[in-house]
Amino acid sequence: MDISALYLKIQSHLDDQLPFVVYKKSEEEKLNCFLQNDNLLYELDSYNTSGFVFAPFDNRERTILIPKEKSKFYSVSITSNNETEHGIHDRLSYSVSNSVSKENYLQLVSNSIQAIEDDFFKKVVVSRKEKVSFSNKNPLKIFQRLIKSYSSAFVYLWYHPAIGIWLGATPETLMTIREDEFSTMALAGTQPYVDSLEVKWGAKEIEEQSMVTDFVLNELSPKVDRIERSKTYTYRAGSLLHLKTDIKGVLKNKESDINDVISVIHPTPAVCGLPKERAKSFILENEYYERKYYTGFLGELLINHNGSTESNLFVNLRCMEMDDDSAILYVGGGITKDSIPEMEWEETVRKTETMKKVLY
Ligand SMILES: C=C(O[C@@H]1C=C(C(=O)O)C=C[C@H]1O)C(=O)O
Repeated sequence: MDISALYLKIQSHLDDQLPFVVYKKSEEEKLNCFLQNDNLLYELDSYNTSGFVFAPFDNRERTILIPKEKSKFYSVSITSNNETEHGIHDRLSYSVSNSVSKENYLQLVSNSIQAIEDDFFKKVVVSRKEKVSFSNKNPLKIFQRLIKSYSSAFVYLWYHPAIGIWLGATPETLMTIREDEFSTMALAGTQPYVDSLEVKWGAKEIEEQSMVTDFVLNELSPKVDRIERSKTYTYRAGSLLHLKTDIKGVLKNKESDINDVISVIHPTPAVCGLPKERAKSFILENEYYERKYYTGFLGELLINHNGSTESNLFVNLRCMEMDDDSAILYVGGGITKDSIPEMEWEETVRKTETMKKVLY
């Protein structure tokens, strides 16, 4: 099947209101797609199932699975010839309204800094949503634009009639497991990309990222042997730069439930805070909205690729929820004792650009 035929299949699945996910991993020149055969909502009850998982930030909410055995799976290479167009030039008129006002966000950041000064936690990641109204948009066209714009991201379009449409281009891997090989990353700290990766990082960013690295190494050590970490380096995600450390090792117990590993690292201090439970309860009580699937995770669970079983899970960042006439963009940032509220606001504004760029 070529890519145009796959897009037609996906479009008719969407028209028929049947669940699906289509996605591209950063290192691959192909699209993978699960088209679910029925319109039921399957909740994940065990990580020993195969399929595509879609998990919320708050693990008391339901985690959705598109089960492999209830769907057709396609993997189609993207060739430069037929990757193009699909009416990509229709311009969308749109308007933005701040669903969480700037004033509220500044207050939330100030309250977070105060809680750090009161020793309630060391770091917390707070966030907000922003609604963008428009007319005439097609989720598949937005997906195609995302693929073209963010070649180094995990780009996806996910749909379930009972939940809605989500799209994203995330720079962050939650974890990859191939047989017993395990890898993850610690990603935090943000500054705009201007024209170079040779940038200076402030003490605030260095500290907030190293908290993530230390947490991941610490939490994983009972479960993973031969842990190795890379040097911390500057990583580009679209028009933003982050600090990143790669971490890998070998699972001590190959048969252990992936859930074991997920429960210790999700949500990481890159999207929640430290200590985890305190930061999480602060977020749930103090943010002015519900994160839903933003800062949750998504991806392939126990899928056979070329003879080996893999799970490839990503943190749901730089994402949006979309309906007929609007999109809701979700953005946040890490707060430490050195945060400056106005700059934290600016950082979220820059992060909204990842999605706004493809809505123009
Ligand atoms: C929370 C987000 O991003 C996270 C927070 C970052 C930061 O605080 O600098 C950087 C990358 C991500 O780990 C987001 O994009 O919404």
